[in-house]
Amino acid sequence: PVIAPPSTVDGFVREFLQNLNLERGVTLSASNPNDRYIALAYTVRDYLVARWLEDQRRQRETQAKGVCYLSAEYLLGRQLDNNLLASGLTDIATDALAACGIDIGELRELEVEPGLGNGGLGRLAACFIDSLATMSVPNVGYGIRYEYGIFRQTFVGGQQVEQPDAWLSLGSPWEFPHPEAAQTISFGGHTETYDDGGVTRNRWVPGWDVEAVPYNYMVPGYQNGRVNTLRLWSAKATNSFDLRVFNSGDYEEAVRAQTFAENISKVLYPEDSTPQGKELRLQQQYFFVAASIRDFLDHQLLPDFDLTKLPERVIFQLNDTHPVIAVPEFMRVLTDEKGMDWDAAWAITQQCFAYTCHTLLPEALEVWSVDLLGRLLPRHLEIIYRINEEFLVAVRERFGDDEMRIRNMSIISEFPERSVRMAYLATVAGAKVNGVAELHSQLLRDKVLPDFDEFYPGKFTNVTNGITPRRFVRLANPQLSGLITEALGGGWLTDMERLRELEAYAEDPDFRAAFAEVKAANKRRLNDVLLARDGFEVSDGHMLDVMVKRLHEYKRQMLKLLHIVTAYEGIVSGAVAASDVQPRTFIFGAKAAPGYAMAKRIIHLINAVGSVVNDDPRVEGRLKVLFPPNYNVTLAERLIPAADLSEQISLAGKEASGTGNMKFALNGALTIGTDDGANVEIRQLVGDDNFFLFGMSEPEVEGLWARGYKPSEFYQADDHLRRAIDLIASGAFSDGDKSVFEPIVSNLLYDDRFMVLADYSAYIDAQAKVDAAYADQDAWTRSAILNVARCGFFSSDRSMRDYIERIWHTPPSL
Ligand SMILES: CCc1ccc([C@H](C)CC(=O)N[C@@H]2O[C@H](CO)[C@@H](O)[C@H](O)[C@H]2O)cc1
Repeated sequence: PVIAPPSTVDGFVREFLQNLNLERGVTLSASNPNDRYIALAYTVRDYLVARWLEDQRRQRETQAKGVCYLSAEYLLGRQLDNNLLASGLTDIATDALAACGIDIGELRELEVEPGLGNGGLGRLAACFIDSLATMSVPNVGYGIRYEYGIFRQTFVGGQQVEQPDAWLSLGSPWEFPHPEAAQTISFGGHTETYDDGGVTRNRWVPGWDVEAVPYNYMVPGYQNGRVNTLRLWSAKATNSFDLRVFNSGDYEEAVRAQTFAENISKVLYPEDSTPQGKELRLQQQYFFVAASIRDFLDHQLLPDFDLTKLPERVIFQLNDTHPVIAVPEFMRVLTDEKGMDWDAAWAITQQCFAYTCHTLLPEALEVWSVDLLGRLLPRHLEIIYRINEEFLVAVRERFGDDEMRIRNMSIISEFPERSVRMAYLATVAGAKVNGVAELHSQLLRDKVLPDFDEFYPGKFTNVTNGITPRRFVRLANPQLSGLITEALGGGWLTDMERLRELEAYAEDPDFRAAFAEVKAANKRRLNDVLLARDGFEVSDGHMLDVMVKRLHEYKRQMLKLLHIVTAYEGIVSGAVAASDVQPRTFIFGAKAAPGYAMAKRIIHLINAVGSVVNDDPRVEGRLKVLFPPNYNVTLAERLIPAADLSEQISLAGKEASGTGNMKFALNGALTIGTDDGANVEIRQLVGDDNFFLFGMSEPEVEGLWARGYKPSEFYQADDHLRRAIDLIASGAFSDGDKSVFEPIVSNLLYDDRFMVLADYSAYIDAQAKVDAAYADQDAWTRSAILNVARCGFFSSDRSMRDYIERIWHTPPSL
């Protein structure tokens, strides 16, 4: 068995210096910061590898049922601190490096976070695998090792400019490449039938293929000695170099196959709502699911495993529709390759897959044209056709010849072009379909997939999202964690319901004072971070009003901006004395998909308003707008613990869940929000007195829409709204040039799909309540403590327990 190095300062020093010398080939004195960071990472790895190998041996031996989590995105964040925390080595490492004259803090800042995701869906996957490891549930996370992650956002003239994210350029010490375990993944070609001893069988004759090389990452459980695996696939050309063509002098042609192949895992698609339907995206999806299924069947199962027992051995969780091509791939392998008959294979498939939907926006539901699918994956299209055929026979048996319903439920849609509706395929194949918050799951059943809910009683369920408290409380907010442990003792980090015990402390003035001091300290820390990172200063005595999430019109960053412009207009018009305004700093963090023009324009306007408000002496520093670029996991870990107010203001019925809302509440920020997504469950748990609710509910939104929504009527009727919009339209934030933000103004007045104007006055009223509440700091702190105390439910450990109970049936294997 592999022996871990001694968990002592000396042991750590010895291991570190050894890695510096042997792995980096340098002495301590000659080493540069990157050498020292890489050596530190290798050293932490060395302590975890023993547990990892033991776990793999145990899982292979016990063959316990496990979860294969298929996700096109994992927004992991930095690894060093989490691996130190999980292995309980933080203090030892800090002291060991100090003994070598090294400040671990400096090395920590060198780590480039793997941005292998866009936003909520990707981060949720990362929280989930952390919880599965901490709960000792057998799990492999499968995904793509993009060479370039989510773009780096810079601002030029206040406008978003994307830079490639070369996160691997300085090496990636946390990965274990395994080229020897590469899988060959095929594409294109055609299908044919052949006679196999009197049985007509189908087979795929591919046109070309690539190698899928696995890179393993450790997913350590929190101080439980367990380490699960995240396996990310990287594309490599089968024959990367054609010497014959090269010798013929056509050098470019000689390497064309290589570049073509490696494009597959080159870059993450930066969209998080509107699929572009690009062929490369479908190649990415098939590439990683085909490699993952083969890897599971070839390497996780014992050689003579009885495939009919697969449902007792594995559940493949589909993280949205992006991996759903796994269903026809699984059917192809079981029938074409393993010789299983269709019905037996389909019965197994329907037990081995489950689907989580993460959106409510119709435009975010993926559809692939049969043309593209038929060209890239001809055998899979055949299999999808047969799945749909048999499905519609069953629908017809159940509902009779209701052609409308048949057309509505068919996996194949005829308009605008013949396409495969991936959400329908996932729903037909999945044992279970879940939404990610109670309201979302209800809307899925009532509005998005009602026919399927009726046809498949019991298939639809809910699992409300969660976040890992290890990263977003313990690591992001060590002072708050210290305070909680002082009050409750240890153990709460893996049993978050215990936070309830903090309710009593909300009544204790000393605890309130300590809690308020923690928030103040986190604000000072944020100030240091933003000063060094972006040259921003966080003013003392300001309420920190924070809105961080992807830029999307349904999330309504425009509503937040109208609040800021209203407050500013009030001061500069003289209607409000600056001295009467509660000092606030508004902090934004948001990336826009590069192809999403309106989102990029809103980013431009936020920066434009910020530069005018921040420099206007009439404001007397009472209002400040900060928009640090390149919002990511690392910045979130610094921002969220410092926040007073969490902005969760999407139009009701649009945000599936949200997870930032949970992180803010668990870090003692109060929420101003609509009854949307998981906000509803946060409000139910923390209580109406500790949540600033405003705006229309989902049924009210539907009602207004049905009656015909005329945004300009709200503009006419509300003086403050009109003055704010007129100020933007006047060019006040664009050096008098009205044209720059005209598209935003006209969109608000004549379209406003997400009803910003309709919810404006309720929002402004709620913000006035926020100002009034914030004036009583002690009461505010009491409310903040109650938010922490009552939000243990939003631990991703609880989400995992719900998935295990309602969908997976994969108990922890201790
Ligand atoms: C194909 C383009 C594309 C890419 C990503 C997506 C994701 C599903 C978008 C996403 O991240 N959704 C968010 O998922 C979170 C985790 O469940 C939820 O908390 C958010 O409400 C939801 O917007 C949709 C469409």
